[in-house]
Amino acid sequence: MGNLNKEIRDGDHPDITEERLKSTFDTHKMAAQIYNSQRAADRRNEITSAVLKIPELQDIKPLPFLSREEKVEEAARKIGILSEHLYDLVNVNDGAELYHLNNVVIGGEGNPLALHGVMFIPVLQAQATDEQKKKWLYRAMKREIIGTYAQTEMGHGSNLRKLETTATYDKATEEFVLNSPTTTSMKWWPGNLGKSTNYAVVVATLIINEKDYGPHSFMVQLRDENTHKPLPNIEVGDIGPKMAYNATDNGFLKLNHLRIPRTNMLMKHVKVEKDGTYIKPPHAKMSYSAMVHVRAHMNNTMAYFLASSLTIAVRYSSIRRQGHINPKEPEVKVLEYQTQQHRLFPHIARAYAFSFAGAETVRLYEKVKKDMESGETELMADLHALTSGLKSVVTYLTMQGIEQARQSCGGHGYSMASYISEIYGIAIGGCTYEGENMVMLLQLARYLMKAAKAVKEGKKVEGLVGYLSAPDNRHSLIDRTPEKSYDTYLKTFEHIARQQIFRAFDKLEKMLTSGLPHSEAWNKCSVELTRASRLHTRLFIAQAFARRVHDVVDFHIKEALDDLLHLHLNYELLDVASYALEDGHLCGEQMNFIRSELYRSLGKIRPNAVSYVDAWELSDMELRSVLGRRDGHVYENLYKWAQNSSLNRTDVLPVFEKYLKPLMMSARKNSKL
Ligand SMILES: CCCCCCCCCC/C=C\CCCC(=O)SCCNC(=O)CCNC(=O)[C@H](O)C(C)(C)COP(=O)(O)OP(=O)(O)OC[C@H]1O[C@@H](n2cnc3c(N)ncnc32)[C@H](O)[C@@H]1OP(=O)(O)O
Ligand SMILES: Cc1cc2nc3c(=O)[nH]c(=O)nc-3n(C[C@H](O)[C@H](O)[C@H](O)COP(=O)(O)OP(=O)(O)OC[C@H]3O[C@@H](n4cnc5c(N)ncnc54)[C@H](O)[C@@H]3O)c2cc1C
Repeated sequence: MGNLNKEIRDGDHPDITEERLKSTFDTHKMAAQIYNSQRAADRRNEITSAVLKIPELQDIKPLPFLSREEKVEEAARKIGILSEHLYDLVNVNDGAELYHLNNVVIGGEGNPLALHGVMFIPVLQAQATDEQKKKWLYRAMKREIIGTYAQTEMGHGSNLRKLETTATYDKATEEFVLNSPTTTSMKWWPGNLGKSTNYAVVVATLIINEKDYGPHSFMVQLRDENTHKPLPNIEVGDIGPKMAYNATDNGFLKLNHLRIPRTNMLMKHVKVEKDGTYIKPPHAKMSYSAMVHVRAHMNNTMAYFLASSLTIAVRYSSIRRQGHINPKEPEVKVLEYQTQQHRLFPHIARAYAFSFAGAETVRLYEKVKKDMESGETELMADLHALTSGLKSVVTYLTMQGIEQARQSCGGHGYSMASYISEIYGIAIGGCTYEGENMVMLLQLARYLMKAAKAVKEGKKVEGLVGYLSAPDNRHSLIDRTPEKSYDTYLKTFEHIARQQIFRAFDKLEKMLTSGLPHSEAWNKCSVELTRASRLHTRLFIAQAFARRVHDVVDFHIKEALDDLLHLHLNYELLDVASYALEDGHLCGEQMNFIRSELYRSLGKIRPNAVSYVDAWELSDMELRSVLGRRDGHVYENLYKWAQNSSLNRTDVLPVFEKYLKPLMMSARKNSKL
């Protein structure tokens, strides 16, 4: 049968092997839960093994030692080699396999095809007519052309209806004239726009006969397909270094009265006829599909970033010994400290929770995508609400978790050798891209306020907001019933979300009744509204976690997930408990119970801590972290890693002769005077 933890190897650091031997579950079976099937988990490992056999696909040196230009070049080099091996390595129609291949070979800092795969192809799939697909999509899929999604401008990202780039229809020539009239109208941020791509789907405000029809998508060729030089009337370039994600050339684009054929507007759902007649789409927001696509997948990418930093932190905490719990005994692994456990374990639970919530979201997304192909749009509002809330809450909590992981590694966490700072920099971009978090929470709030209104009017609401119509207990039953089901916790989360949604609703209604215009009242209630959205979303995450645990069949996996869920529910409830204390739903005695359950959970998780992170099956190649090495041999490799520093190439740097020596000489001369 072998070891339950599949990462055990001879020669590993004994402290980490000791942890792995304690595992109560099979880590590879757990991987099947995380990646949604045993087959998917197997494929990940097969892909990693195959990649390890191709020497040209290995990093030329640790990425933190590369300059920005080298990072861009290195990612492009690997993309080139990957193209040769792609069909042998992965099923190119499987997004998860492609994503994994990217993470192993290139990592999260980006590559020239990042936006091509994540947005350019999806937007063509969803919004191009069959004829347009023949012209661009199939070429894009074969990588004959490389594209991006150019929407955000220097002056506007959140408010799409105020994009300044115009696409004015010229009936006489049957062309659109694309123009960036101001500095602020320049496209600013699109990934890979700067240097890599030769095509873009540009989102511009459609004008026909001087009437504004709002944002629409247009295919624009940016560069010559052979020379890669920008085409006439196009200025394009890189926006400069960012906090992280620097292998990606986020770019700017200025269009100077550029003419494109009428047929370059993506017209699957919406049309502009030759004579300028506008035929509207079945749903006004169908053109937002590429954003919804990314938002729907972001839970899983965030879960992955969070799990990566926790894998690093937990493994390191199992070999790092410092201080004593019992002064008579040797120094302990820092993982023994309750503070360290409290700092890390709840985030492990969140990574699992985000992955399970992510799987449900992707399922809904796939359904809506299929519906949209036939013009069916009924579930679009539900999906938009769900993805808006999740995108905001999950990115924010991921940011918190990664930072805790970094701090938990002490000084070495701050070194790029941990790689956590890079993961952090990449992940927090998610709080901003695909809709700034507050803006998206307020989108969900619109949906919640509609549901609250319906309930107040005596109507029954269903689906994601069904709990607003369901009976509520005045007092939480946590610690009040003999039965220890998660339902009592979930009911308490429901109560908290419901109370906050109606609190925000009542406040809004009061202001509206007092005569305040809707937009002003909305702004004055917006902090309460975002709170409602967060609580609703955190309820969904907890429910998704509970649903998954409920469905698991394997006893040991179920038991291990059950422990994590228990920790999650108690930790999350403590985090939002003030809402339930305010109206007496929870009392002080119950708070004590929840706290003691939390501490009990930490103890229960402790023996499996390394196995919970190992179950993500993140190879050394993809983690790129000295602290997170699978074998636990951190210290000697930290020293080796530092040898890569270019500052170590010579014992004496030129700055000594140039600046430091004169400084010290002059100081010595002065002290002699
Ligand atoms: C395999 C895949 C792996 C994926 C991996 C991910 C890794 C990512 C790596 C790549 C890195 C970065 C990529 C980043 C790319 C970008 O950032 S692209 C740019 C993204 N930009 C945004 O997200 C802009 C945010 N703003 C908006 O989306 C809209 O402006 C906003 C929705 C905020 C408002 O739109 P309006 O048109 O102004 O609409 P409103 O008046 O507010 O609302 C009117 C009604 O419309 C409903 N609505 C809005 N959007 C949708 C939608 N998408 N679907 C359905 N319904 C929608 C809204 O709820 C309102 O309904 P109501 O009137 O209340 O009933
Ligand atoms: C790493 C990265 C990659 C990106 N990639 C792309 C890409 O490939 N393609 C692309 O088109 N774009 C891309 N973007 C741009 C990104 O989508 C936008 O930056 C994002 O949508 C936020 O818009 P903004 O910059 O206009 O923020 P702003 O709206 O200016 O936000 C500033 C502040 O104003 C607040 N605010 C704004 N509006 C409201 C409101 N209505 N109510 C309350 N508060 C409000 C926000 O909450 C925030 O606090 C990328 C950005 C990053 C960071």
